[in-house]
Amino acid sequence: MSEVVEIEIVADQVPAYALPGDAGADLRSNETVTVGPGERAVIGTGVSFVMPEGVAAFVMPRSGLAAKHGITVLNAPGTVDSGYRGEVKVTLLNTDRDAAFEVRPGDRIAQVVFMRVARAAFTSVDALPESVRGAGGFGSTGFGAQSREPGTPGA
Ligand SMILES: O=c1ccn([C@H]2C[C@H](O)[C@@H](COP(=O)(O)OP(=O)(O)OP(=O)(O)O)O2)c(=O)[nH]1
Ligand SMILES: [Mg+2]
Repeated sequence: MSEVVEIEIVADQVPAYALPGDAGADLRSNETVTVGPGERAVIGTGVSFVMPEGVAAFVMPRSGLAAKHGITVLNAPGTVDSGYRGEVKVTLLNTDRDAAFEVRPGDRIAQVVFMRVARAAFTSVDALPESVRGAGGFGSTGFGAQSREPGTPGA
């Protein structure tokens, strides 16, 4: 079973996990909004909560809305800091070129995932230790079925 974190919440509609084993609890809109084609909207959920320190919440898109309607969370994953006491909001983007997307109160517009997060203690250094990857990135291992060592010709 997954780790359970205790969350104190103020909400008209408490986020709920649709099925056992789900990682994301669905967030519901508390407003009526029309998101036009290519437009975005910041939508309230009426939810605010307190997380234990060391835990953060991430606002994620729902795959069904993405696949069926072209709806995503613009800043996905939206980061909710443990010190945040305001209303969790969802910035939806309608990527559909033609159809407006209608949101009504109670509609499940996104999902929230809770995770333990690390905070960095930064130490400035002059050079970094070597690694196999080095500075290779952005497709350096190739795109086809055959994987290649970073930096080899044709990769
Ligand atoms: O999808 C999101 C993302 C963020 N937030 C809230 C909680 C988060 O703690 C706060 C700040 O978010 P973020 O750090 O991503 O935004 P910022 O543009 O850096 O604002 P700030 O200067 O307030 O940190 O806004 C949401 O409600 N929904
Ligand atoms: Mg910030």
